[in-house]
This record gives sequence, structure tokens and C-alpha cells, in this order.
Amino acid sequence: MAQSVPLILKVLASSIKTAARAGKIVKDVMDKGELGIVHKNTTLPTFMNYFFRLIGASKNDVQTEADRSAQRCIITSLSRQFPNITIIGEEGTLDEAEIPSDWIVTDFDECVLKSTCPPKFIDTKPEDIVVWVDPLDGTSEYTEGLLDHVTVLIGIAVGGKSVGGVIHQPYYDYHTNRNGPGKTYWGLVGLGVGGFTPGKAPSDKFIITTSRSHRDEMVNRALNALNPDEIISVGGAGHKVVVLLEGRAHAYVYASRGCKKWDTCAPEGVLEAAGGLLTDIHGKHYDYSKNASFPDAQGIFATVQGVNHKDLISKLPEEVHKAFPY
Ligand SMILES: Nc1ncnc2c1ncn2[C@@H]1O[C@H](COP(=O)(O)O)[C@@H](O)[C@H]1OP(=O)(O)O
Ligand SMILES: [Mg+2]
Repeated sequence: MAQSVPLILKVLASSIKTAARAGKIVKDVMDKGELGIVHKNTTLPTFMNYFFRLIGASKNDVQTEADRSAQRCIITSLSRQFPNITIIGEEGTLDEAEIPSDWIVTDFDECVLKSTCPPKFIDTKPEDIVVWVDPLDGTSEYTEGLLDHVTVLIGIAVGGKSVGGVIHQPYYDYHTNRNGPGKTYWGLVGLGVGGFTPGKAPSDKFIITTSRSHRDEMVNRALNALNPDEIISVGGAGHKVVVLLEGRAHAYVYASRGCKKWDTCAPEGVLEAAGGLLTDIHGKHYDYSKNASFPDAQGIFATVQGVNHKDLISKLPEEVHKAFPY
């Protein structure tokens, strides 16, 4: 690879290949049938579970062997290629000492490497970059067999702002092609998107996508106020942004606290590279710098290109805004 390729393009090009490898690991674990499910917070004392519920985290936050193995693949691959960038994974610190050699990805997406780097990223340094990894978004859907809701997410933040990333859907189209390669949606703000052709949402009706499994009173109040013609309830933050990218909905609205930075960094970057917006429910971008807190504590509000994000947010009732203070 030419030495002159800007770092941001190398990180994106490597992330595209790595996400696909991680997606294959996710499928291999399922095919083997030994999911190794653990409940992440059940070992905590009762008061800690109460605290987690208050901040919106579920006491039944599950992790499988697929989450662990996919994260080991991604973090080891990216940290060997880019030892000086910061990488934060949902599953915390895992043993990377003895991972199979074929989990270590060393190749790059050639199309991205050959692209013209957006001028503002030409001099991006390793210390400016934070990569947020969700090795398996939609874990509960994965355990329930709703496989197309599952995505592998690698988000790239520069200077605390999500600017791009990769959403890989390992089970894309699996009903017709179970052993297919899946689908990879990537993007970089200023460069554009790749791996898919953005769809255009219908002009004759207004469609919102939202959570399938984490619906509460505030989520419902927000949805009622926006009065959509149709609601698409699916699992996973990555999957919901895929629904937007494919033109199947106009907005993703989630007035709740459960998502974390690794759930939204890649979806935000890819959606914004496609001309959309992903913010909190007040319209503010999240901070993805290395010391940022993990929870998306002010919910999620995302819109596709052509929808007036600010106008739509202004339709949320005051009580919904007040429920998510900074
Ligand atoms: N209350 C919650 N507890 C744990 N994870 C949550 C919660 N709400 C959302 N998430 C995470 O955000 C993603 C999107 O949520 P939803 O499907 O409800 O819209 C989920 O797939 C899950 O990510 P993960 O599967 O990686 O743990
Ligand atoms: Mg997730």
C-alpha cells in the first residue's frame, strides 16, 4: 500500500474488511450452535441493578460467544494495524493473546484506498481518532433468531465527532442466500457512501423506525406526537439506520436511554455520509471522544436527507424533551 494514503482512509478501508470477517465469525458461532450466553449485569448487587435501570441499561443485557469473538477479531486486527489510535469496544477488555490467526485481518478495501481523501481529513493524526466497536448489535435478536436485525458496527470519530464507519449485516438476504457474504454499508463524511445504493423514502407517507424490544411510555409519547403513517419496529441501532439508508423509513426515533456510543457511532457516521443526520432528541450531536461517557443519555433522533430534522424535533412534546436533560 502506498505510504501516502491518508490515515483515515486506511482506517476505513481496514474496518470494511474487518467488519466482514467479524460477521463471518458471528455466523460461524450460530452455525456451531453454542452461543455461550451470559447476562452481563446479573452478578451485580441489587442496588447496582437498580442504578443500571435508572440510567437506562438493562439488567438482562446479554452477551454471547459471538459478541466476544467478533470483538477480539476487530480490536486485535485494528490495533495491530493502527497501534496509536484509540479503540473502544462494547465488551470491554478481552483476552487477545491467543486468537486464531485467520481472525487477524490485514487487508484493505481497495476502492476506499484509491479514493480522494476529503481535504479536512488529510492530516488527521492517530491521536485524533477514536474507533467505537459494537461487535454484534442486536444481541437479543441474534439469540431469538431474528438474524437480519444483527449488525457489526465500527464507527470512526475524529475530534469527538462521528465522521464515518461501517455497518455490516452478516445475514443480509439470508432467507434466500443463507451462506451469502452479507452486506456492508460504509461511509465517510465528505467522501460519500459505498457498498450499497441509497434508497429514497416514499413521498406519499411518513414512516418512522424504532425499537422492537425497548418500548416504554416516553418512546410511545414521542411516536404519537410525530403521528407517522407507519412504524417499523426492528431490533438494533445499526439495523434501524440500514432501514433509513435503504429508503424504507424517514426517521429513527428513540426517546430512551438504553443505547451507548458504540451503538450509534457507526450508524451516525454512515448516515451523515449519505446526507442524513443522527443526533440526540434535542438535535445535538453526541461526543465520541475517548473520555466521553458511554450512554446515549438523551435518546436518538435520526432523519434521512430531505427531511427537516429540526422541524421534526420541534414536534416532540415538552415533557419528552424534559425527560432527557443534559
Ligand atoms: N435498555 C437497553 N439495554 C441494553 N442494550 C440496549 C438497551 N437499549 C438499547 N440497547 C442496545 O441498543 C441497540 C438498539 O436498541 P433497540 O433494538 O432497542 O432499538 C440494541 O441492539 C442494544 O445493543 P446490543 O445488542 O449491542 O447490546
Ligand atoms: Mg449494540
